[in-house]
Amino acid sequence: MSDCDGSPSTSSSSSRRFSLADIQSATDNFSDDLVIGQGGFGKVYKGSISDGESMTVAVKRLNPRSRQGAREFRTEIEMLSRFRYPYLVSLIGYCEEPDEMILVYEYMPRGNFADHLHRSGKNYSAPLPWLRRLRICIDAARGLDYLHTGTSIQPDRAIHRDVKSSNILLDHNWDAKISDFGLSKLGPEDQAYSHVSTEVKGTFGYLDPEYYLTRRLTRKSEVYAFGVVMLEVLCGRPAVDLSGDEEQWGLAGWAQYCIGEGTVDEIIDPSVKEEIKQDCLMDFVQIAVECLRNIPRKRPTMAEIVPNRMKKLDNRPPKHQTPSTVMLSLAAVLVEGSTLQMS
Ligand SMILES: Nc1ncnc2c1ncn2[C@@H]1O[C@H](COP(=O)(O)OP(=O)(O)OP(=O)(O)O)[C@@H](O)[C@H]1O
Repeated sequence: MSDCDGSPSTSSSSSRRFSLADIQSATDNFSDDLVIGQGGFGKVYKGSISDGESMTVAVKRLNPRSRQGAREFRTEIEMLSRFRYPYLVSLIGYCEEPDEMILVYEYMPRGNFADHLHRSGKNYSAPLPWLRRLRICIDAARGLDYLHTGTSIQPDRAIHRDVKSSNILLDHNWDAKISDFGLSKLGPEDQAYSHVSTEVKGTFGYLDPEYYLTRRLTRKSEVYAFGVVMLEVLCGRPAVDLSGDEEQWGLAGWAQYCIGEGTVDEIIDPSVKEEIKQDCLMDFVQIAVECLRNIPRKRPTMAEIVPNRMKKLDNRPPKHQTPSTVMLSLAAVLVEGSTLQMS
């Protein structure tokens, strides 16, 4: 498990192997009443395991007949056993039997960020205030920075490959963690420019156009996806929305066009518009636009975004000291720029 003040563990033995009977007992034999989510590879259940004391968990049951699902199952175990950090969801264990592939995670009671931004799902109750949105962005940015940069103790680096608001989960205190590492890849070594050539994976609306065209995957593709999440936060709209006018289908293209035309005021989510100070808005939009630049090299790294840029946005100390103390800077920008006072 992650240790907020110590070093993230890299031991794969820290994930427990469960029997199918354990999981059946934890989920009331996969009761439909306990379903809390549905992903591309199966249902997610709320469950309860006991290891001395009882613990609430999320149980993802993958379709065993899917070859892609089997690959994602192994990648998820490998990555989450290696990368343990307060801003990444923790893997508690797994169950592997001839016809079962099941992952057991820490339970994130407020569900995914997308549902709160786009007013859907059981966890949604009211529009999220601006400062809360900013803090969630910063937590997610910290998680990505750790993944991209590693630490002196945990030097491995990785690319998540499916950054999106529905892969940012929220705990009881609204602290955010990145989830869903089934597509992620280790490496490349160099933070900014190295690439791996790969089959294009990810989710429409978040895909870096350059990666889509060239299949050269760098961390800058992830920075692009993070920029799309920032636009979702600002506009309260999904990355792809086919229900409206054609020019608004893709959020990244539409929002950038409006920003370029100087009509950013018209695209802000009305439920937070009054809460955003002008300085904060300018900083936030500037970071998003830089993340979305066409040329990957011109985009900042996550390490540059978090410490230097978002500092003003949130003055909470990080839960873990990352190699880039830079992170602290990103946080300061936001608090100054927000009118909201939150504990
Ligand atoms: N650890 C967790 N705690 C609480 N809810 C979770 C947890 N993991 C997943 N969920 C819920 O289940 C939903 C589905 O998760 P899952 O990772 O399977 O799919 P997804 O990322 O939404 O879809 P896909 O894998 O197809 O991209 C999430 O959006 C979230 O609402």
